[in-house]
Amino acid sequence: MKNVSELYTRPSRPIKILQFGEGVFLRAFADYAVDIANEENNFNGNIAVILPRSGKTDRFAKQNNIYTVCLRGQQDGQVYKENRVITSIDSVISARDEYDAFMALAHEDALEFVISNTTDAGIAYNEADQFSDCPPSTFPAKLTKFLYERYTYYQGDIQKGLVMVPTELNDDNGQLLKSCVLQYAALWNLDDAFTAWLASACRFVDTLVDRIVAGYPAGNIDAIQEELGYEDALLDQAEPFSLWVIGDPSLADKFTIGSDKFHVEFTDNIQAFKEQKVRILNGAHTSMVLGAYLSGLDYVGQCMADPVVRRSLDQTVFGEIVPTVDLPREKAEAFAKAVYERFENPFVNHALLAISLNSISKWKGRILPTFKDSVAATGKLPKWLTYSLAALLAFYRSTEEGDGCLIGARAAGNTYEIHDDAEKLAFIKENAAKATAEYVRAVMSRSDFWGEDLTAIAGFADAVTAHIDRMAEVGVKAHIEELGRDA
Ligand SMILES: NC(=O)c1ccc[n+]([C@@H]2O[C@H](COP(=O)([O-])OP(=O)(O)OC[C@H]3O[C@@H](n4cnc5c(N)ncnc54)[C@H](O)[C@@H]3O)[C@@H](O)[C@H]2O)c1
Ligand SMILES: O=P(O)(O)OC[C@@H](O)[C@@H](O)[C@H](O)[C@H](O)CO
Repeated sequence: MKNVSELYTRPSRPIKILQFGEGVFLRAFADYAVDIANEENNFNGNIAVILPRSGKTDRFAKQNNIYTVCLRGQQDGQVYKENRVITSIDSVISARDEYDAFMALAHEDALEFVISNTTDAGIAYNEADQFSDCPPSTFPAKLTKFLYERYTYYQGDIQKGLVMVPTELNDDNGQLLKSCVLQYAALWNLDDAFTAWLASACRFVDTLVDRIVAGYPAGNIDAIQEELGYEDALLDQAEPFSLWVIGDPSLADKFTIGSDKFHVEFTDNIQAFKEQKVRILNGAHTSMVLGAYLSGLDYVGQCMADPVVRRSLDQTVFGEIVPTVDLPREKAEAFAKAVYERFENPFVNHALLAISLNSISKWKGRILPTFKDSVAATGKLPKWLTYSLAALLAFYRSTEEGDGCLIGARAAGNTYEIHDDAEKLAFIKENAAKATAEYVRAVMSRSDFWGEDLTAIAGFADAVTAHIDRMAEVGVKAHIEELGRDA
């Protein structure tokens, strides 16, 4: 069978977008949108992708940066299938191994936008980063060096500023990225004229993204390749639903990437979209997947079909999350029901382990605000959201180290990888063998993990400890079952 790159060619276009991150999400979301815009909206711009961390570019080079996005799901009651070969990625460059090529992109005349997705942990500031590092460690530090190179090369030309359009799910992602860049500019004593150029020539826009991307369909790749008639090692599977909310209406004329196939909303009220999506959709994921995985399930679709896990999700979403969302109840419930249909998508297997990546920052960003609103409104700990932290701490509890991760073990018999920031995993490992109450208190009291000391919330640490003990005693599934019964 031929490779996709033997059947399709990549048109040459000016590089208009620099993209930090080569992950499955950006490739099935932003790059898919740009590809359509090139075809339908005369966007006329290609993308240069930067690997923000270690990693190899070979798998992209082997395919001339060409790959397929396969959308599968239900739309308007019908089965929807779309295969799009993406030919808009000009180059894939490792910031670490090809630093000079990365910096040379700052001289590209047509460059206008910087897109990123480096996970919720990626927009970070590390004061150990030096200007002389090539490259410095974090994504914002790399971006600062890139912007400085462009500012210097074009001698502060106001026309050569860039628009930063980050897609990480952090609150106010654009403003967060801007504050990190300004911190680096101050740390490195970069000239005031550069900071003035950042303010006048560049823009940092807040955005919110929504599309479930499962990535490479390892389980049924043979059938898909058979259907397509070619091989594709970069194939990326996702749902048809798409929404990119961009918090700057004035960008609509410049960033022309919306179409019937890809929905873009320019607004100056991003918060309403954000709270609903992050609390309900991402909150449902983060509260459900770790316990469901420990109870023996592997995919979101299986959770939806399992009566015990499904009941727990119903009670979590409709009983504890929806009441905290600042929207009329019917609207929030309608959104939650639509999310359920997306979770039930029979064509896309969304792996629980894929969602488990960096769960500590996810729990902090996607559950803790809901948890606190619920405590404030009801005067008691919400049962399921409390349990969700216990499930997280049980899932993470391991003293065994793997390659850049910890290794957990499931009652079902297999081991699994636990991925999070290295310092968080090191702390977990150090404390995992302690008695449950001690382990729980040690982790929950780390304000730098959660933004506050969670043991200061009355009764919370004891309740989490009790959940973990009960899971160990009767099994995770039986514990979810009994919790659901005494609703
Ligand atoms: N997959 C989805 O359904 C989906 C949907 C919406 C949003 N997202 C967002 O996309 C992010 C990435 O998800 P994905 O599915 O593409 O995963 P992925 O593992 O395929 O890609 C992760 C990307 O983030 C980079 N990265 C990870 N940690 C980093 C760090 N500390 N600093 C810099 N770069 C870092 C990796 O190099 C890689 O480019 C998620 O955190 C989420 O915010 C994903
Ligand atoms: O992508 P992550 O790892 O940040 O979070 C996992 C999921 O909750 C997330 O990918 C959702 O599927 C997505 O946010 C839907 O738009």
